[in-house]
Amino acid sequence: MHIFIIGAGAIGKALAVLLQQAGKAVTLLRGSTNDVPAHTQQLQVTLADGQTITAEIRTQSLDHFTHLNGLIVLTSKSFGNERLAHLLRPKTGNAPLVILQNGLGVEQPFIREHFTAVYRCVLFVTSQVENTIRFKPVAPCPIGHIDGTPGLEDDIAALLDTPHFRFRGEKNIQPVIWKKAIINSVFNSVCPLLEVDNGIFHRNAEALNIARGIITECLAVAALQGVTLSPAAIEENLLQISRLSDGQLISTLQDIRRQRDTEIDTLNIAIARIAAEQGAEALVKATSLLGELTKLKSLQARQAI
Ligand SMILES: NC(=O)C1=CN([C@@H]2O[C@H](COP(=O)(O)OP(=O)(O)OC[C@H]3O[C@@H](n4cnc5c(N)ncnc54)[C@H](OP(=O)(O)O)[C@@H]3O)[C@@H](O)[C@H]2O)C=CC1
Ligand SMILES: CC(C)(CO)C(=O)C(=O)O
Repeated sequence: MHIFIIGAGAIGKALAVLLQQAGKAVTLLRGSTNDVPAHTQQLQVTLADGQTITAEIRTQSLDHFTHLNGLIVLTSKSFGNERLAHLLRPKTGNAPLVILQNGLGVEQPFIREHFTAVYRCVLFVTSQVENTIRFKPVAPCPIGHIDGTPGLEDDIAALLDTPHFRFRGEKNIQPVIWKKAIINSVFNSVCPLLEVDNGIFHRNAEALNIARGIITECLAVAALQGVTLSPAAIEENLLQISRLSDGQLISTLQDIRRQRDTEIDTLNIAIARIAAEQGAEALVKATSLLGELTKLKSLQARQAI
């Protein structure tokens, strides 16, 4: 099955290179811009051990296609989802869609547009575009069913799985989505506000204490949604990511520095919204404040305030 990756960023490029190296048929599609003619770009992924993998990746903008027959993999930033769902729906037919993005509720635009099979993947990797694409896996990335045709998670995971970018089917994806959203609510607010790299939580006890406070708040909201998670497991995963991505900057900080929109609306702000809908806004005061400050910092960088 052909794999169409939409979103030629840090994750999309790394995935395209590693899939092609494993002999899979891949096209990288630009979704946020039109009129990019079909061309081949040489991309290089550098792994943690210094090994580099180079591949010639076929790239084109989405508007050149009337029909996408294959697996659709979304690796764009989630704030473009509303527009992309609308643009993609007439082109995708019954093709399954798997969303490789952080955040809560990012699948909603695709459910509203009645995509035939909607799956989500929770990313436990880090990837950063410099001269080369610096890619580090943390753990195999679970893929689970969200809406439409069920039971495809193992097939999708097998199609995407390669030795360096691992995927696995997951029957119960919601707790994993919440776990990662809570971890991101820590990284994507604290690191940009302190202007510091992801390693801060394993290096600094006070920063870890702030993380613990956010985890406790967010877990209370998850519990209201029927999702029960262990605070110790989340803290352990947060520290594992912090150690493995020491020196790397979280996407929200990179986005702020590049004067781009951020995904904070689907993290702290989404959790605060869910709490408010349950009349429980008092549970998430710190999470909400950190989210609002991050949003203001992003607006300030773009000189919008
Ligand atoms: N990088 C990482 O280490 C990790 C990233 N993630 C998540 O993976 C997803 C992809 O992240 P990443 O690859 O880092 O993102 P990038 O910032 O590298 O951008 C990915 C793509 O998003 C699209 N995009 C960017 N700005 C806009 C905009 N204003 N409007 C519409 N589309 C836009 C572009 O797509 P196009 O090429 O189609 O024009 C771009 O290539 C995100 O949800 C992120 O949170 C999760 C874990 C780790
Ligand atoms: C928390 C982290 C680093 C884990 O992969 C991430 O999700 C990101 O860079 O956006």
